[in-house]
Amino acid sequence: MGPLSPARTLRLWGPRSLGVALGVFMTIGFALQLLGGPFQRRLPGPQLRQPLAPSLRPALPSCPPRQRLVFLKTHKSGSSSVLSLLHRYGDRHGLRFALPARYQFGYPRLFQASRVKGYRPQTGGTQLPFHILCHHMRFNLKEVLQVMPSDSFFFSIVRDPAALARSAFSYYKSTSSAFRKSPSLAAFLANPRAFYRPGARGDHYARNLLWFDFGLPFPPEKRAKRGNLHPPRDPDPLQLQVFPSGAGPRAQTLNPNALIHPVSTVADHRSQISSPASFDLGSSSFIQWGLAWLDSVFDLVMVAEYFDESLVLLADALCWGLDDVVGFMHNAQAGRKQDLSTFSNTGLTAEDQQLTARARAWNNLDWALYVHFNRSLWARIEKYGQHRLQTAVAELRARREALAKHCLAGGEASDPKYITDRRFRPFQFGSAKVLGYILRSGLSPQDQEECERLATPELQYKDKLDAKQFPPTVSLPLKTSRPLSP
Ligand SMILES: Nc1ncnc2c1ncn2[C@@H]1O[C@H](COP(=O)(O)OS(=O)(=O)O)[C@@H](OP(=O)(O)O)[C@H]1O
Repeated sequence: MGPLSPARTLRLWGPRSLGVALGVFMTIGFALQLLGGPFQRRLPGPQLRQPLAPSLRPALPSCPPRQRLVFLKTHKSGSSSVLSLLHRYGDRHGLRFALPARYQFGYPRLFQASRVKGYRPQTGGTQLPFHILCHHMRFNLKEVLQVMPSDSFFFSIVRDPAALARSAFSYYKSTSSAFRKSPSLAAFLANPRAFYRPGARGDHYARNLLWFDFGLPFPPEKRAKRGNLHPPRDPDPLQLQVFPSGAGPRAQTLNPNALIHPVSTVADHRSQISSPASFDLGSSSFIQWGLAWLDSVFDLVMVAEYFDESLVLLADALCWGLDDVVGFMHNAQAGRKQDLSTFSNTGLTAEDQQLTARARAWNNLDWALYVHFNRSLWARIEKYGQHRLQTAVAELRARREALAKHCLAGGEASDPKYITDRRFRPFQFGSAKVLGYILRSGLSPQDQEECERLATPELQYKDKLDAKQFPPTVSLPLKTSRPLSP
């Protein structure tokens, strides 16, 4: 990932693939994204790696911190925890956010620049620039580039589709018609087509939600025999384990070919994609194309299962201090397995293993995305240095623990029923409680301020930033009876 290198440009836009791919994708709407204007990414300045800050004091940067950021906030993937650090960073540094009028940019419709509060396209360059665009949207590059400069740092986050499905099912149980009709996630995944109708209300939450959020197109589904429309191949659970954080590079242990068919020869490729009707949700060329396109746009894609490793890489890429990326987990649902063993098959019941395999197979585009970005993450970690990364991750966790002990009553997240201060009570939605934080009493005013920032949920923080950027205008009464004195 990273700026468009000549090699990448060639790979993406080489005459052969350009001709074939454009022809096909224009027919299915991908061109909407691709024709979004020249996406000229400037090479960032030299990124000297700086040692990460060992304390709350900000590190002295040896490179200029990057402050033009586009974060694609994908759903149910740990994105609120990332949003929290962006809110805090932007707030502390007085940066301008491109904010939605409410909390999302017209989701699930594709992002439109006109949805950004205060966006004025025709002001002859007098409009103050935005620094951070980070609230929920369905990604739409063309329109994003109306708001943010093309050399902004583009990043996002993905999560294992099995964990994401568990989270989405309980959160969107009443929002997605497919989920609503289904008694349980296991029942849904046992026969998803009994419940799922593409295009039905909220059903984008029920299948390939990451792919949807990235704004990638869905090919028309091939009509197939009743009951089982081109089912994605069931992944071999032994090959598709994702190991918990800290266990070393994992990309090699994943076998994407279990779902992404091996890249075909050029001749195969051409014959395969020459007709849109030949696309299906498991088509290798279709998936590869989408992934290559994402690689050309996004500088970093974090992985929820390796959240802390991702944070260290983020801090490094942005030339931020470690303390800029330390924060608490937000939007966690109570009573659900939060431990990372969920992502490995070890310790899972046979039933859980089956559910995991089915969820990954049903969400095959997301699984392909996940495998791809998991692999990129670990390639990046290799470059960064395993040992160096482990040291930084340990430092980050120690800082988080110290902050939790210092800021939080009980040193951890709380059931929302005990959170009486509305500023800290997270929005409750779905069938499980969403956990939040209660601040310890007796904090010094300075610590109180920092701890409040850490504990504030995303909606309240967005409101706070909104009020700061758009202070209510005080209308002074017009005193027309008295002449204005010079
Ligand atoms: N740091 C970190 N690492 C791993 N997982 C994390 C992290 N932070 C949040 N989470 C889990 O992400 C789920 C919430 O995701 P989002 O914040 O993206 O949800 S939302 O779309 O904004 O509603 C939610 O998952 P569930 O608890 O399974 O529902 C959170 O627990």
